Parts: sequence; structure tokens; C-alpha cells
Amino acid sequence: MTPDAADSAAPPSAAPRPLAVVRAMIDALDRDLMQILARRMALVAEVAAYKRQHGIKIRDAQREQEVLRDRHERALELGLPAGEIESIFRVLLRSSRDHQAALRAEVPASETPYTISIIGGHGKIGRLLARLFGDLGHRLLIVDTDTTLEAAEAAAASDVTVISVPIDRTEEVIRAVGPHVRPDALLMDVTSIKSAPMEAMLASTTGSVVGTHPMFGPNVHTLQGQRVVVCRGRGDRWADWVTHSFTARGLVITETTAQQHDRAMSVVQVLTHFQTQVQGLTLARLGVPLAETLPFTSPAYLLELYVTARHFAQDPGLYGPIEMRNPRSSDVTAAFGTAVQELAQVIAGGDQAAFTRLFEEVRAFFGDFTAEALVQSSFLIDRIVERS
Ligand SMILES: C=C(O[C@@H]1C=C(C(=O)O)C=C[C@H]1O)C(=O)O
Repeated sequence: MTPDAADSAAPPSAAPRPLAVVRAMIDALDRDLMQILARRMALVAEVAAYKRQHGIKIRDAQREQEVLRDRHERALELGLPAGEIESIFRVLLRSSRDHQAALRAEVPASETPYTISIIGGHGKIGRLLARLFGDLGHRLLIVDTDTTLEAAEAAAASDVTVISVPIDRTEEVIRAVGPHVRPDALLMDVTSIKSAPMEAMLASTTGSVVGTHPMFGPNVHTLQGQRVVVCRGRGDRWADWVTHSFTARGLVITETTAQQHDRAMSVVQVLTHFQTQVQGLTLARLGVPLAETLPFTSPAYLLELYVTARHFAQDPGLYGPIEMRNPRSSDVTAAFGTAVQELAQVIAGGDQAAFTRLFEEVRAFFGDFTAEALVQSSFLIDRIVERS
């Protein structure tokens, strides 16, 4: 035991001190802890300045592994729950990276400040992009249905024009704005489908073109580690600038073609959202009130419920077009229907052997991923239980 810890521990034989006294001591210790966190963040800011000066990336995975291993060992030595302490340090590392990104650690001091128009800049994703580019030191022109600034004049005055409008309107806005983008400038979009908007962008401007799709919504707490898909259309210099700007703010990039993106989204978005909607619709129609089930939640049911209810807390105008405009949606929903019927028949027939065969078929599809899934979903369950 360290001398400090000895100071706060009660003598072994004494009766426990009054609750109010011990709580006041805990408050004081927590304040010390926060002072120490503030001191850690001040050091992190110094690291950020050094990295910016020397062109070093914010994230150092090896150093993070060393930090986590060391804190894990020390937790064991101190008799603290090592897994929980590791979780605390993971959160610390993430907020440390976020702090460095906000301090522009990955933005070269020589970075040119550009003029960037966000068409749809008052929408949720538009605001997020405005903050992201603003944090990186660029000048912003915001255009939306309630601004006097018009998209065409903003685009003509900009180095970068970002189309961030609802999917249903994306192509028409691209066609209206594209011709005003200068040949040396960039036209980019952030739509959840990529083939049609990319074609529209390439056809409507002679300038550079980059298609992007942020794989996260506006409600995320931090951009650190969130993913953006980037599709190069025309002009590598601007495409490099886009990927660099995103990684500088902590985002992770997947570069691909518009066709590959749309194929992946038929599973990642269309299937996922569709099954969530089927789950929601079934729950709503089964006639078992939600409240009646809540005192019986298992971890799997609670996780599923949060995912489903989260979906229905959002905008149908966003999800409808994602599912209706993907070229492969009908294949996905047909395969879903087939799977539902097959499984329902097996269950109705009480055929355990057939049930096991289907189970094994899916297990083989997931392969080693099942092990990772167990670890990660257990982590999520722990976190949810911790907050309930
Ligand atoms: C502070 C640094 O940057 C990041 C944050 C770390 C931390 O907070 O300890 C460790 C490694 C980096 O991913 C660093 O490189 O030391």
C-alpha cells in the first residue's frame, strides 16, 4: 500500500467511520483524480504540439498497447479489477486522441485554409461537416433552404462544395450546383448510395469529384474511430486532401468504388435496417406490451431492443430511400423472405436435426468471427448493465 492510500484507509480494528465522513473523503479523492486527469490532458496537448511540428500521426497503436498492458499489470498489483481499469484507460486514450485532433495535431502548420460550401449545412450531417472542416481551420459558406446565400453563388466562390442534402434531392441539387464548381475546385457528396450521385457529379462538373459516405450518424459522441467510405471520382489531389482531412479528425477511411460500396451497403444497411424494421413491426403487432417484457430482459433481448428502438427514434425519410434506392434491395428482401419461411417451417415441424443443420451452416459462415463477437458483445452487455 502506498503512503497516500494508507492515509485514507481506516485503521483495521476501528469501527467504520460515519458514512458522511467517508463520502466527503471520496469526493476529495475524486477531485484529486480529476486534477490528475487535467494534468494528463495538459501533457497530451504538449504531445499534440510536438506531433504537429514533426508530422507524426495522432494514433500510436503500439504505444497504446504498451500503456494498456502496463496499466493492466499495475491494476493486478493493486488488487483492482484489471478488466474495468483497462476499460477506463481505453476511454482515456480515446478522449486523448480526440483532444489532439481538436488541437489540429495532424494538420500541417502549412495547410492552406480553403473556402468550403456546405449545401444543406443546417442539416445534422451538414452541421457535423461544418464543425469538422471548421476545426481544421477552413472558411465555411453555409447554404440551406433558410439562407439567403444561394448554392450556385456559394459553389462559384468555393474551393470545395459539399452536397449534404436528403438522398431524394441529391442528384437534382448536384445537377444544379455542379456547373458552378470551378474546374480547379472539388465537388463532393455524403450520400448513403454512391453510384448514381457519383455519375451525376462527374457529368455536371469538369472539376474534381469525390464521393463519400460517413458510416455514422450525427449522434456519435466522438469522431475518433468512426468510418467514412471514400470513392475517387476525378482528381487525385483533392481525393488525397479529403482522406487526409478526415483522418486528421480521427476518422477511419475505407476507399472503394461506387459499385463496391453499393454492393456492401445492400448488406450493411439494407439487410440490417430491414431486419430491424421486421423486428419492430413484429413486436408492435404481436400484442405483448413492451412494458410487460422489460422486467424479463435477457442481455440479448435488451441489446436487440435498444438497436430496434434506436432505429425507430430516427427519420423514416432517411431510411426509406437507403432501402428503396439500393440496386440490390429486392435480392436482399427476397433472400430474407426465403430464410424466414425455411426457418418457420423447421420450427413448426419440430425438426431439431434440420434446425441444427441451419445453425451449423450459419456458424460456418461466421467462422472465427464468432469468437470476436462473443467478446465484443459481452463488453457491450457489461457497459449497458453498468448504466442501468
Ligand atoms: C498521447 C499520445 O497520443 C495518443 C494517446 C495516447 C495516450 O493518451 O496515452 C497514447 C498513444 C497515442 O495513440 C502519445 O502518442 O503518447
